[in-house]
Order: sequence, then structure tokens, then C-alpha cells
Amino acid sequence: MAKTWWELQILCSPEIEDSVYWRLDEFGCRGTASQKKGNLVSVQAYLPQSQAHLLDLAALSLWLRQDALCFETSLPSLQWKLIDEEDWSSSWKQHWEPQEIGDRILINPSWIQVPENTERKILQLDPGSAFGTGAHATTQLCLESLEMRFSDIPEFFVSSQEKKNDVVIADIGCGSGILSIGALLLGAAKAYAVDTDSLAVSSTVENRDINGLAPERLKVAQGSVEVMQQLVTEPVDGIVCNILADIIMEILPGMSAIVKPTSWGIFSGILLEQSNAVTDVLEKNGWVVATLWKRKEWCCLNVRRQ
Ligand SMILES: C[S@@+](CC[C@H](N)C(=O)[O-])C[C@H]1O[C@@H](n2cnc3c(N)ncnc32)[C@H](O)[C@@H]1O
Repeated sequence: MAKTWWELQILCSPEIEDSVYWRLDEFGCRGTASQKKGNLVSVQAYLPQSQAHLLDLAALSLWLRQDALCFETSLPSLQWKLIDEEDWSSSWKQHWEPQEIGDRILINPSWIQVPENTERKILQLDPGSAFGTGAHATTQLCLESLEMRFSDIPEFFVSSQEKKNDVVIADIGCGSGILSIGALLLGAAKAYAVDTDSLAVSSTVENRDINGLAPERLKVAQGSVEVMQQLVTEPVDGIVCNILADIIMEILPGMSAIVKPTSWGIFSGILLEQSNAVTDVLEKNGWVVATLWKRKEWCCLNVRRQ
């Protein structure tokens, strides 16, 4: 039987866009996309009908309005309607456009023709229902951090370049696979990716194939850090992990067990006010915070082993 989805449309001020995303994520929405509408932002999100009743949607509307009051900004509007599966898969795609991230990456929806006149690395993506379109600040911070990681060795040093191309990373909470694929396009040799959500795993595999990456270069499995420990054949050079702070702190010992003395890490999905708590746990697990990058209320910690 065809599945039915709620299509939610929120019109809000840009100041609360991230908190809207957070609420929608908590609510279980999939395939979120946003676009500017004058001074406002229009956010679309999709949710299987079975996961929410009208009362839940009314409650969501109330939370969004309460958030806006806290930010002292104009009240958002939330509209919803039911659509069937076929409409869902084409509907949110209409709202998603190519997006430049940092200086070197262009995220290109896989159904849009690849631009010819660009020097950027083109990351083709169809996230399906997995998180990771590149629209969220936490993903952008990770991609920009990866860009920095893979740009710091001048390309004219051949030996350094070879070293750069040996880099193996572990991506925990891979979603659409956007960070693994970004790292591979930027110069990593190999990526291992895990996610607890089976839809994220299939999305990562699909996006690996869309980008023409060999399966040996991007190994994907369902699970968390314990599965990653079994997946990697030797310690990795870098870890990327864009999950919420509480989860990062919980699985950090497991992540620390698969690194080398020279490894680096990129940890995102952390609210600014949580950065001290995460830093404490990082230090207890043998990491040093090198830089903190922030965007809106989110931050991304670039770390290295002591
Ligand atoms: C915020 S999304 C990040 C997706 C993508 N890496 C990005 O940066 O856009 C977090 C992902 O982590 C997954 N996740 C949540 N808890 C996890 C855990 N304990 N271990 C592994 N994955 C987890 C979720 O299913 C989700 O796909």
C-alpha cells in the first residue's frame, strides 16, 4: 500500500531557522529543505503520516511559536497537508538547489545537470530521507573543516601529497554520506561510514554510486561506534562525527580506540553552550581542541590527539 506523508511548510524569520530544523529533526521529519522568501525563510519537511496525529502537529506549531518568542522574533506559521509517497519523493526536490560550500565544494542535487564551468569538486547527492543535504550549519562546518584538513599540505610537495592521499577516515552518523564523499573528493584515500538508521546506510551507498566512487573506497555499515571498530582494519587518520553533543560524549571512548597518535577529529552538531562540556570529555579521552568554528548557535570542534 502506498505510504502517505505529511508535508509541513514553515515560514519563519532566519534567526530561528536552525531551531526550526532542530524541532523538525526531533519530531522525526525527513528530507528537510529551505529557501529564502523575501526576508523570511520557507522550510519544508516531510513526515510519515503514521508518525504524527493532528494534535502532534498542533503541538509542534506551539513549540515553534514559543521558540520565536524566546528569540524575540516574528512568529512563524506552520501549514500541513497529506501527500502520497510519489508526490513526496518529487515534492521536496523542487525546493533544493545546488549549493557552494567553502571554497572547493559544490553540492549538486543528483537530478540537476552537473555544471561544466566550475573548478569546485562536485558532490552529487540524493539524500532521500536521510539527513545531510548540506543545508544545515553543522554539515557545512564539517565540510569546511575537511576542506581545511585536505588543503593544509601544499600540493607542490610530492611526498606530502602522497601522504595526503593515504588518509583514511571514519564517519560516524553518516546520514546521506555527504561527509565521507566530501572527504574522498577532497583527497582522502578511503572512508568507513556507519549510521544507526538503515535508510541512511542505503542513502550513503546510493550516493557513493552516484559519485562514481568504488565500493572499496567507501565501506558502509549499519550501527554505531562498535560496528565501526569491527569495520576498520587499522587505526584511522581522521574521524568526522556530526551527531548531537550528548551522543558524541557517550561514544567518544569508542571513537578514541580506533585512532593513531597523529589522528585528527571533526566533531559537530554541538550547541555553543555545550562546547565546554564536550571539550572536557575530549580532553579526558586524550584529545586537544585546536579550533572551534561556529555558525549560528552551532559549533564544530577541530581536534587532534595529544
Ligand atoms: C545530524 S545527522 C548527520 C548526517 C551527516 N553526517 C551530515 O553531517 O549531514 C546525524 C546522523 O547520525 C545518526 N546517528 C544518531 N545516533 C547515532 C549513533 N549513536 N551512532 C551512529 N549514528 C547515529 C542519525 O541516524 C543521523 O543520520
